[in-house]
Amino acid sequence: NPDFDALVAFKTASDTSKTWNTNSNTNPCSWSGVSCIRDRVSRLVLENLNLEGSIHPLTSLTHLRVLSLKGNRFSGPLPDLSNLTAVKLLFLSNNRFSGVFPASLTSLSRLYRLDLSNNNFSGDIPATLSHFTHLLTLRLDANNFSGRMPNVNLPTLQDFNVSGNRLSGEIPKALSTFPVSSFGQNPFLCGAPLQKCAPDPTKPGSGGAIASPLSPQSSIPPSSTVSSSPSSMPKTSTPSGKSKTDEKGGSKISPVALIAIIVGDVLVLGLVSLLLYCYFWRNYSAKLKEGKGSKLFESEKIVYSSSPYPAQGGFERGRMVFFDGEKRFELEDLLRASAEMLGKGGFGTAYKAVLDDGNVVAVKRLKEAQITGKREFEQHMEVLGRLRHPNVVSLRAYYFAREEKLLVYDYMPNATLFWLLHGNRGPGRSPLDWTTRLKIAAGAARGVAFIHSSCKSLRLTHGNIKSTNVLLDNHGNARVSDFGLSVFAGPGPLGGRSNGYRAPEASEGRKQTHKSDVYSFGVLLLELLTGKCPSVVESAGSGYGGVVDLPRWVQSVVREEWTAEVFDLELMRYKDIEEEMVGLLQIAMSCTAAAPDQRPRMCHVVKMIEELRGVEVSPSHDTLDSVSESPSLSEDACGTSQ
Ligand SMILES: Nc1ncnc2c1ncn2[C@@H]1O[C@H](COP(=O)(O)OP(=O)(O)OP(=O)(O)O)[C@@H](O)[C@H]1O
Repeated sequence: NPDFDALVAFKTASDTSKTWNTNSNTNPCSWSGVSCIRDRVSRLVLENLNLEGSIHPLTSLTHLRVLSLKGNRFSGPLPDLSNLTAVKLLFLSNNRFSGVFPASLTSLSRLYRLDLSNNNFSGDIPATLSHFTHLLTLRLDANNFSGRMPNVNLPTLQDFNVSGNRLSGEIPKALSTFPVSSFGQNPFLCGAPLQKCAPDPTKPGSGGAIASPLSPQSSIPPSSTVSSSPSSMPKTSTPSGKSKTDEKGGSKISPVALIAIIVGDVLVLGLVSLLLYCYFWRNYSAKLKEGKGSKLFESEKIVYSSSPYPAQGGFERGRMVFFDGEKRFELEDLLRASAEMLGKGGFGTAYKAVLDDGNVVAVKRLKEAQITGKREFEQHMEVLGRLRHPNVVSLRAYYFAREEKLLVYDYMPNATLFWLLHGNRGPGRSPLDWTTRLKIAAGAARGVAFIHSSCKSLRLTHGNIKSTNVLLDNHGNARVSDFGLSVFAGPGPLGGRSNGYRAPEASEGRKQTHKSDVYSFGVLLLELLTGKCPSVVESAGSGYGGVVDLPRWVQSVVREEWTAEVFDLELMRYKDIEEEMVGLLQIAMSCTAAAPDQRPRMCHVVKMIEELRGVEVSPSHDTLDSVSESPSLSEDACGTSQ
């Protein structure tokens, strides 16, 4: 195995103080800090181990995806790393590397985090940085880079720092949106966000020089030292952890200030917990009063002795229509069935009904829906009722009468994504593990993409993507429900019910589009990643004025602090997932782009999620319910509704 030979050579040369725990094991895949996929080294995290010398033996690890050698004593120029084409995270900070910016790095087109901070690199920062089309993080701070900042266009960049170098000239416009701390301690750098550049004497009519070396820089805060290591999530800073940036003149926090910060943090945390507690308790007790049950309140299981469905006397007799051609039960059977309230949504109440023959269905009673006419309703149902896909909850039948409209769906026994993420938080809860989250994300994406690709002439949308509408079937596969009902939504309370997921352009009453679905799906991904609920109402004065704007919050945290801060604390216990989490975060952020045409199409979202891990999250065909569940919908089916 070529990787093993390389690792042995690397260890022999660099671990002279024998600090790297390899347990004298002959298989390097079991060494501390080494992860392998099918016997090829995929991850090497060897931090603060006093390793030294050159990293040349690692240049042949062609399957490496994560390389972190932060906090060692490696020195000299970086070797040619162009063979490491699979590398996505590269952390080489706090070493003694020197030489110019390694040209070979720019061929690593998959990189999305590059940290070379706190080394002795020198020379220009090359314009070829623009080759990093996926870059989220670029840390070059605390080196000796000089010359002008190149005008690089890195649209995905979230975390950027070149402070503590010897750069000069004007900061390019594309980078001027980063904070002052990204550029501090470069005495000859000027332009936004730093102070204005003095006029250029070489230009006619101007009288000064480019940024004056005497210009006061004291107002510029020192670069913030941010942990970017995969093994240090979430970020913590210890008072004793003196960084090179400190040594180069950065400010130190006094013990009093540190205590004040900690006390402040604890107070804010306490206040937030109290507010959340009050909010959930108020909702809980309100629901108790109103007698509305849901999966969150198992104790409220209501079995109706009298049916919740329409009484027959005095009603116009309607029609129960099944889509698969076979009449399975009549309204009378539904009336006889014992019904358990599942929850109340924007259109009305949903029930679980157990029929006499043991069949279980979910019945949605459309009370609040704005239905203009029977014909339109029936035509629309004909389209929705033909959608069959392993990641979509099948609509089996509908009942239409003037006073009553019912939709009959397959019953999904394994809770909603909302419940899995937010239900039962606290002691005794089993967290939703990362692989399951990824599998749910991939499944739900496939479901939405299927809806978008069905019946192209109608440009069918889901219209109400959110975590209560992602259900798990009896094999644990994610299925999207409630699709296509937004056409019945009026401007009233229904419009406000899922605000946290709603695309900015699809506000009150505006038509839903494929792109607004993509936005909502992006918010759902952020919910999966952060564990935060987008539709929780924030207290007054929070700055959000209503529901949490999850995309805005994530963007601000990723920019100001560090990506690791946004992830659900429940995910911190899982090893080796950071790369996938950051990958999913990137997808979520592109889905929630403010401009609709910058958002990807749903079929691309599916592809990107599947590529994060590969086969494991792809659909397993042995889990499909039946052959009838294979994706299907002909264009003829839409024809009927036009
Ligand atoms: N097919 C189903 N199988 C099992 N449970 C379901 C099914 N459909 C809905 N539910 C449950 O019923 C609850 C209420 O669903 P409903 O669709 O009426 O409202 P909602 O999803 O909360 O809001 P909205 O009306 O905006 O979609 C859901 O939270 C879910 O727990």
